[in-house]
Parts: sequence; C-alpha cells; structure tokens
Amino acid sequence: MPLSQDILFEAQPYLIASEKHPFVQGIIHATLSSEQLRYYDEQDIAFEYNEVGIINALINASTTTEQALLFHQRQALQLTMLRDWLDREPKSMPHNWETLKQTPIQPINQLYRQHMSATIQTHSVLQILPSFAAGEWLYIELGKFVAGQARVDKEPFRSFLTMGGDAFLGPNGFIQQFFNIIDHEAQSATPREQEQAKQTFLKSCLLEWYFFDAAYKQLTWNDWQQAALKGDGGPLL
Ligand SMILES: Cc1ncc(CN)c(N)n1
Repeated sequence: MPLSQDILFEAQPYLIASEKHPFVQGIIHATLSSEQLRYYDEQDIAFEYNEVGIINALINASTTTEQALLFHQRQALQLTMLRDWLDREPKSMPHNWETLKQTPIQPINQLYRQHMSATIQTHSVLQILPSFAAGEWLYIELGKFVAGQARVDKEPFRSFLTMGGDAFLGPNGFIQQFFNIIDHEAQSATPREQEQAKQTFLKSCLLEWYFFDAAYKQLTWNDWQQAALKGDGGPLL
C-alpha cells in the first residue's frame, strides 16, 4: 500500500474530531464570539507566515526540479494569500508584513510551529512535507465538510474554512501532488523513515484539533502562567 494511503487511513479519526470540534461547529452555525474569531485570525495569520519558512525548506530539500517548481508555485500562492489577508485586516487589528513577524505566538501555535520547523533540519522532503501537507489536507477536507452542511451564510463566518479551489483540488491539485511526492520519496526510504513521516503527519493533524481548541478557549501564555503560578487552573489542554 502506498504510504500516503496508509497515512490517510490513520488520519481519518483526526478529521472527524476536528469536524465535531465546537470551533468548527461554531463556524457552521455562526455562534462564535468576535473575540474567538479575532484570536483565531491573529494566530492563524502568524501560522501561515511560519509556513512560508517551511515551504522555503521544501524548495531547498527538493530531489527534482519538478518538485522545486511545485513548491515554488505553492509558495507564490501562499504569499499572495498572505498579502490579500493582510490587506483585509480590520483597522482594530492592523497587520502588515513587518508587524506580522512580531505577533505574539500563543502556546499551541508555538507547539505546532515548532513541530513543523523541527523537520527542516532533516533536509528531507519525506520528513518536512508531511508536517505541512497535513494542515493542507485537513483544511481542504474541512472545507468540503463545511460546504456540505447547512452553514449560516453570513460574514465573517462565510469566509472561514474555504481553502480549496482548483489549485488545491483534483489529480493535478497541490494536495494530490504532495501525496505523490511522499509516495515517490518513500520508495527509497527505510521503514523507520516512512514511520517517522507518518507520525509527523498525524501529529500535525492532532495539533490542528488543538489549534481550534485554543481559539475556542482563547488560550494565552498568561492563562498558562496563572494556572502554574497561582495554581488556579482547570485543565487547559
Ligand atoms: C492551523 C492551520 N493549519 C493549516 C492551514 C492551511 N495552510 C491554516 N491556515 N491554519
């Protein structure tokens, strides 16, 4: 069985868990507060900025020119999406390319970003790509899920979880091509390297759930500090 098929089989429960998460349900039913949306918006734009570094590493680690060109295309799309997102930011939360780099990174976002960045030092597409492809896959699948629900059709909820479109979907879309690359690289990898790649993918899926959870609860380092130093914390994770 190709590695990607094995990975996707094991990733299904994580997708279902995210579909059920109250943050995702809150997008469908338009029940999230503006504070919850604001937290997500701020953390996610910084997360996407971190992905720029991951995609750069993929270009560097590519084993063929075709791979490098594909990652380069994905990078161009990432930068275009970030530019348009920055332009859309409300006056109450102004972000530009410079201030983006100073966004305070809250605990789960930090954990997820570092999980992804830690793969860079392997210089291996097979190890780096799953850390990034998991979020791409999950967002595309959640987009399909949400589109199939009777979602409340009003902004700002309408624009959430809409990553998709022709560039991402179909046999020539990014996500299928990423899985093809994982399968190609897996052919010359050891079983241990293949297992490591799978576990990296699954950990990203798990951290996606926690990313929604952190936004739902608006968890900050301050909460963690209070819980630790004042001993007044309930379960924060
Ligand atoms: C947390 C998260 N994961 C994935 C994506 C899609 N690149 C995202 N915008 N945010």
